Amino acid sequence: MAHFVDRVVLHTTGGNGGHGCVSVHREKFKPLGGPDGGNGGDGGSVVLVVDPQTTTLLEYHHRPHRHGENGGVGQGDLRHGTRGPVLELPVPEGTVVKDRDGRVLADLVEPGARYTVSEGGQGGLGNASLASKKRKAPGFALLGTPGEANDIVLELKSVADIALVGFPSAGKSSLIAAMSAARPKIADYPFTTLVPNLGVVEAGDTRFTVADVPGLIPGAAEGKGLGHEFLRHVERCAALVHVLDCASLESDRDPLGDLDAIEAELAAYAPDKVEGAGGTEDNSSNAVPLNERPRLIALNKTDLPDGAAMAEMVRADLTDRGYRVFDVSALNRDGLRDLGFAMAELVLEARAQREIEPAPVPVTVRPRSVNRKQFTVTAESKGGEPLWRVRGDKPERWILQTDFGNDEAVGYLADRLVAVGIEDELFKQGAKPGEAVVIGSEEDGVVFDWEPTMAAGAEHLGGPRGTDLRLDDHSRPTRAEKKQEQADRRAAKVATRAEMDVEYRTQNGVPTKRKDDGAPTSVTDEDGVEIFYPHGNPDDLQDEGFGTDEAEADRP
Ligand SMILES: Nc1nc2c(ncn2[C@@H]2O[C@H](COP(=O)(O)OP(=O)(O)OP(=O)(O)O)[C@@H](O)[C@H]2O)c(=O)[nH]1
Ligand SMILES: [Mg+2]
Repeated sequence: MAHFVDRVVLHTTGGNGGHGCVSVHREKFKPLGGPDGGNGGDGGSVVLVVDPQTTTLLEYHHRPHRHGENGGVGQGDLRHGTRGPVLELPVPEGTVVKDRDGRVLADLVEPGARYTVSEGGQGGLGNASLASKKRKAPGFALLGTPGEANDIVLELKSVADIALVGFPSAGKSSLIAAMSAARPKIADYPFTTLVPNLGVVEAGDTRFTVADVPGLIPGAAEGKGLGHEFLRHVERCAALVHVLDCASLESDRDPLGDLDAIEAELAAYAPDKVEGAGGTEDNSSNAVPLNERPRLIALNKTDLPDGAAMAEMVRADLTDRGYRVFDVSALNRDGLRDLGFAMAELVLEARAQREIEPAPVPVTVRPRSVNRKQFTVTAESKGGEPLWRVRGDKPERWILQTDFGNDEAVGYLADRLVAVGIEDELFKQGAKPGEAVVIGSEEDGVVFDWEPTMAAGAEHLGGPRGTDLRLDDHSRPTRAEKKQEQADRRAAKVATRAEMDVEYRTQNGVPTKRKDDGAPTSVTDEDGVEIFYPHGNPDDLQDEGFGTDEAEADRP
């Protein structure tokens, strides 16, 4: 059985970018031939393309997960990874792309119109591309970033000039079958039509398309019956034709009541609002509410005696309400010619109107705004501790590109963060070294203990990266100053040695007087400092056994 699917949820992921490569050129007699690691290839994006050959979204109903191809990894000898090919998904004309919250992202009408759903990841640079004057042989490469993952909703909204609306079994399908080459299913039970049918009608020189949608019942706008799903197929039409059943078998129905009920449904139906695309109007669904569009009335089944009588009864009423009314019989093909010309008039009017009004600016099909600031820094707190959150496309991508197992790569990341001004901003907002800085969102942010020394912070602490303020001090001491300094050092040394000596002797019970005479001794140390021992040379004491293990053991 043929299916018609006009709403699917599609999960798409762009291909991952390939990793860059770290490699050093090797050649005989050239021990360090320079970096030659190639770049990773970009991942393939997933793109929707309007294809006139495609009529339903069935394929995506069966296979709702689509992935772009990954980029190839870079290799040595400057071999770059292959770029993942773009995955093109054909969709029917009139496909509306929404996000999970129902916001319209794109409205694809023109054959060939394209919409990028998921961008592929960026390939990482290899170490050859990362080499610079300062960093001649980088020992790291950038990682490829993962492809973008999105959940989107695709909805099909038929593109037709005129829609036929009415209760089930009013004869809408019969009418389109009689007026065009369309051959929809027709039967005398409600909800025969489950999918919108499109037909091309010719009246004089005018050709236009007519949509036959499934029958509406009261409550359709809130989803009763099949109506809710199908009212969106009416949305793009310039004009409507109410098909009223004049020979309904249900006793509680009459054409006037039916008309009121359908009008109420049209009024209750709220079309999509376009957001996220820079506030542009939905570029092809008509901005006029359904119940304010030009409408005609076709009183159907007038071939039956009951039908003719009923048409006679209500015609004046309807004309008074301002409608143009046509008695028709879809079965006998009566009155179809007049109805066809009246429809053509409305279509021509609508087309002329469209020419006067400037064509709506085509929606630029990028969901994200482009002029987002490069990054934002916000102060938060976590468990009482201050926490600084950095958000931004670039810094967040840089995190993904960094191999945290490689110190050089982490250093490169720090350089990039400084270059874009993140450290400055942190200082400006009052962040202190050692506080937590998170780059990214709650779920997948990366936390750092902030060490600004290697960064802009050094400006505040000790000069920018690559300089040392100590080297900038050019004053040199004079000869006299040097002498004084030397003398001070000597005096300090003598004092400490003497102090240590006394301390040693007191603590270790060494006699303060030697057996012989304890004559003061002095030694000259390597600095040329004369050290004075009031109780004799400690080296001699060692010779006599003081301070040795045996001597210690003998002592009481
Ligand atoms: N006598 C007579 N019967 C008609 C006429 N038009 C339609 N019918 C019959 O009415 C029944 C319903 O016709 P459909 O064309 O399927 O009605 P529909 O409005 O498309 O109904 P749904 O698809 O359920 O919304 C069929 O049995 C038709 O043969 C008509 O002009 N005269
Ligand atoms: Mg039908």
